[in-house]
Amino acid sequence: MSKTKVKPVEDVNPEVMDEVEEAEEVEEQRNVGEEEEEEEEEKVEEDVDKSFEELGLDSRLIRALTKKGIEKPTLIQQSAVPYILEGKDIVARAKTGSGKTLAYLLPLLQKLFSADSGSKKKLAPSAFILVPSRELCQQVYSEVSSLIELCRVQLKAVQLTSSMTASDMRNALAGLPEILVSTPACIPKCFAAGVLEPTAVSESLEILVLDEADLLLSYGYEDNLRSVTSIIPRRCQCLLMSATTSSDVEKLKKLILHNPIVLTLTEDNDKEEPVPSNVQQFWVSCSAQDKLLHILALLKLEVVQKKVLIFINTIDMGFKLKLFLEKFGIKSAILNGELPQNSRLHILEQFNAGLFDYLIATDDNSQTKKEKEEPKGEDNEENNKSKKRRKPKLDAEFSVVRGIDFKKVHTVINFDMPQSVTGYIHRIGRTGRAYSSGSSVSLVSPDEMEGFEDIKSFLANDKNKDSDIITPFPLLTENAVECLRYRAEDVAKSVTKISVRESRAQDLRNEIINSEKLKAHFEANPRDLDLLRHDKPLSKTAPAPHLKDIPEYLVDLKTQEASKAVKLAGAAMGNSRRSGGGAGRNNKNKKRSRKGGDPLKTFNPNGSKRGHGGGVGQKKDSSDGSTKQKKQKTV
Ligand SMILES: Nc1ncnc2c1ncn2[C@@H]1O[C@H](COP(=O)(O)OP(=O)(O)OP(=O)(O)O)[C@@H](O)[C@H]1O
Repeated sequence: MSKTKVKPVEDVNPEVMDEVEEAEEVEEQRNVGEEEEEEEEEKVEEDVDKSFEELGLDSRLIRALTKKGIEKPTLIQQSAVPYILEGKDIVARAKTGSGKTLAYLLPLLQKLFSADSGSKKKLAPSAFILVPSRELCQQVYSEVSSLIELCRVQLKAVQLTSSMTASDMRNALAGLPEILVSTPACIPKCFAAGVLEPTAVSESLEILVLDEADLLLSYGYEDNLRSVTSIIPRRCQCLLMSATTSSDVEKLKKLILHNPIVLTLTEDNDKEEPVPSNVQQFWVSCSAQDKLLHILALLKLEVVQKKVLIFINTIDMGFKLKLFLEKFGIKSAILNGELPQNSRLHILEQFNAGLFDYLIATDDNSQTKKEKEEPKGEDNEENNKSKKRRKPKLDAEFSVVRGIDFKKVHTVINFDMPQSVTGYIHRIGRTGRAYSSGSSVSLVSPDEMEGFEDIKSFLANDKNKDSDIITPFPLLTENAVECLRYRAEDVAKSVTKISVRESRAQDLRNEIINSEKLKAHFEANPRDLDLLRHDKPLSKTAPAPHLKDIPEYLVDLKTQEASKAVKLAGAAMGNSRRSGGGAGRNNKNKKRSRKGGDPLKTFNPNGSKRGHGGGVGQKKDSSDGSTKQKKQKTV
């Protein structure tokens, strides 16, 4: 058992030093008698099966959840909500997509509902929710706001981001909101600008949430967090939510928490699987040059379910891929840290709303920085000239993989392999969220094999030591891929570095214009957002008609069969917009598809029409660890 200590304040912004010194007295009071504090560690068991009512939640919240179509708490919610309602400090470690946001938001709101409204008016928010990226800030803010609206309570939430001016921040805080959602960098900025008073925060703050805690320090927020923690009163309840365990989480735990209860979500008693078991993981071995060919085969032959999120490691690669796919009539949009914030949020909204099926994304700026180190190519001189012209400013608070809740992503494709195991886990976590299922396909070149082996051995556990968790993708035959080779290589040659660079610059210009010109208009007319499409073609020339459709004679029978099965399953699950069918029809079909419609589970690569138990994914269904999966599928 470890002891909880509060670390001394070190690098605090000098402009707020006076206030911080005052507040240090509060901090000292916080430390009194804490030497002997111990944390409790608790594993979240699978067999807990409580309803939201049984967790002690307010009926207004339960009604709001029902309106959102959420009927049953996830495991982490079942476990965390009662402790948070009791007022305990919590460290909640649960895999990505397990519903951690509601696990803290529901009790947090309930506590604010019942806070004594007769007490003197607070000069600072009662709850701070600190998150590592702007996208996440927006997401959490939307979730809180929609819950407040659905519950019809008199609470106000605001979000602050570092790009806001002092007067924007002042305006946002003017209505004395109870809840503040922001990145940690905003708080010292508010102190320095006199928008928030540290003493008022010390007096008012009741709950502090650090979401995606494992990222907060690695994103460089340590100093910001120290200046916040120095003024947190002892009575303030602190909640630390994280998908992975890391030394950073431990550091934050020691810096901020008091006598915490550590909740660890595992699927059975002794193992911790970081990737949800409802995500089937596949890989395809191919050379780096053949990646375009393979992704074309996956998407064009429709052997993966939509919607698809495709990860690449550099922004240029994203544009190359978009231009390449475009030539085959496959529309996609690009998301990266170079785009203005409004555009990024809008792209996410449109993808979540199902306006397009393919989104190409870089995960965060640590990956895209690599671009600077890329070897110089043919048009080297041109390259250097244009670098002077175009210095894309990457947003330090951009992150796609971490915490962002992509809706109904069925497949994640790693076009480029991530640089770390954690990167892999978080990318894969964009599918299979809460009670849904999904799959991932990683394209692995010989250069990436070592990293891939590291990922596999990390994911392997005692039970799966001898069997691979990431298995070869079964629905794509070599023949099917080879049939597309000639076309793919021909088109790939036409996507030159110059065309990539021009498209990237053009896209950025367009998005900046969209973002600035339309900001005010969209605030007044939110519905018009739908008119601004992000999946428009980049290329000036229209795709050649013969590349749009792959003639049937080119595709072997097995792949045709796999493709049909994937499409049928997609339509039955309501994944395909083209399948038409109203909600009623989709609902009827849902049950059927759950039983055996997933072709990745039933398709037999050896040729028989239906695999009876021998298909990929079957093992997972029948293993001991599947109790949760079965339970989830019946919800
Ligand atoms: N009890 C529930 N039943 C069904 N869906 C839920 C439930 N709780 C949350 N969800 C949905 O599951 C999705 C994932 O939730 P959330 O974003 O909170 O996951 P997370 O654990 O925070 O993941 P990450 O670590 O990636 O941030 C969201 O779309 C959310 O609305």
